Amino acid sequence: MRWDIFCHVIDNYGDIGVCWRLSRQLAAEHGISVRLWVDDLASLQPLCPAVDTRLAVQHCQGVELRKWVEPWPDVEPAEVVIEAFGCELPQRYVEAMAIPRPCQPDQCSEDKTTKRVWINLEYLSAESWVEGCHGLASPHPRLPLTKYFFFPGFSAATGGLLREAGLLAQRAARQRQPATGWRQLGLPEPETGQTTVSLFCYDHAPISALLAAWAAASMPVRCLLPMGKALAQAAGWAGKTALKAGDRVMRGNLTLQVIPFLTQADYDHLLWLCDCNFVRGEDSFVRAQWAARPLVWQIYPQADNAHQVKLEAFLARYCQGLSNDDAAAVRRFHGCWNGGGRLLDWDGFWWRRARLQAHAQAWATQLAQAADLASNLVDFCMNQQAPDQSNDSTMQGAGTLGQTAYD
Ligand SMILES: Cc1cn([C@H]2C[C@H](O)[C@@H](COP(=O)(O)OP(=O)(O)O[C@H]3O[C@@H](C)[C@H](O)[C@@H](O)[C@H]3O)O2)c(=O)[nH]c1=O
Repeated sequence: MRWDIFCHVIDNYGDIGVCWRLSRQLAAEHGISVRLWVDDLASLQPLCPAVDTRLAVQHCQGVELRKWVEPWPDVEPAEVVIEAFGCELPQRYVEAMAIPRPCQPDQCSEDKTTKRVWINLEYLSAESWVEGCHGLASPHPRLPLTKYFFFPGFSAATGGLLREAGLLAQRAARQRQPATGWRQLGLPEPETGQTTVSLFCYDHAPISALLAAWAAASMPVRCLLPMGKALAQAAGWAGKTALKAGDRVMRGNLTLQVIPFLTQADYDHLLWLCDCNFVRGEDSFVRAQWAARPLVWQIYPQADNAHQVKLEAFLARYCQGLSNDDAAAVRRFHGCWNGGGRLLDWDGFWWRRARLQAHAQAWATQLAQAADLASNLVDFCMNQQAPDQSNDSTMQGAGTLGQTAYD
């Protein structure tokens, strides 16, 4: 089985972060031959330093990496085509997708051709409307093609979350042996009584206010800050012109340690080891949930404050099971961190750490009851390809979106 995944990098690392993780998992766990087409290989390199940005074709961790170039070359489309986050596929590729493929013995339909499956992998949202839209079909206005909308999400009625097989067991093992983990990351173990936090955020976050709150905290805090845009504000707060990996700043009860940008795997390990993780966007946000440690999410900002609704939808799910008081503290802290304008009350948040920790653990366990996104995606695509299913029958349950998706 061959799949093509297309990734147009809008900004930052989330688009490629999700595509790269999904590609690797499909190859490693589902035996799929994946070609990942990326229009900006440089954005992948920090996550996977083995990537050579000069190469048009290369193989990395079981995935065939391709530069998405224009003009688009002649390429035989794969059986399954994923456009990530609504990126527009090359027109010539779409035309080629419409040409019937000779069938495999087990996939033959009556006309001796098999269908290509075209998926638009959407952004993650905890909002309830996602359940109604997951799996919707949209027929192409001109070509004999149908595009399906696949929504990641937090309930069984959605496409689920990316989670590799054995992830929770690996995490639990590492958390039982933290000393080994810290050594492998090249970082010292925390001192007794010190809270270690990782801080990955956008540069518009109130970073100075957070660092000041930690400096004035009642208990020592070690903040591990990976190289990135947040450094400028942190340097300004520390009274320095710049900060680089390896730099350490001590103020009051805060030790601020700048660390390199880690590979995706090492970043996971960091999240598993920290007591609390500040994460952003989509992929680090999901990984922090699998880390089963308290998290603070900075949501990716959208026009008209649409992100506030998404943030609220997540908090409504996440806070279930917390006491009213703890839930209010979690909401307050997220509100401030996401531009709510009030003071960041770290002590008021963190004295609850034992309960927040137990909750994070229970949340991860609960989420892991659902099937993971890659498995759901494989099942979905196999169903669309099954010879006894016409488009009509597959669309009955899901409904159609009409042709607006191509506008
Ligand atoms: C800090 C760090 C992150 N990472 C990885 C983890 C993730 O795969 C990736 C970061 O991606 P995210 O957490 O999603 O945050 P992000 O903000 O980088 O990404 C995005 O957010 C989306 C919602 C937007 O739509 C995207 O356009 C994009 O902005 O970087 C490392 O591999 N090493 C590191 O040291």
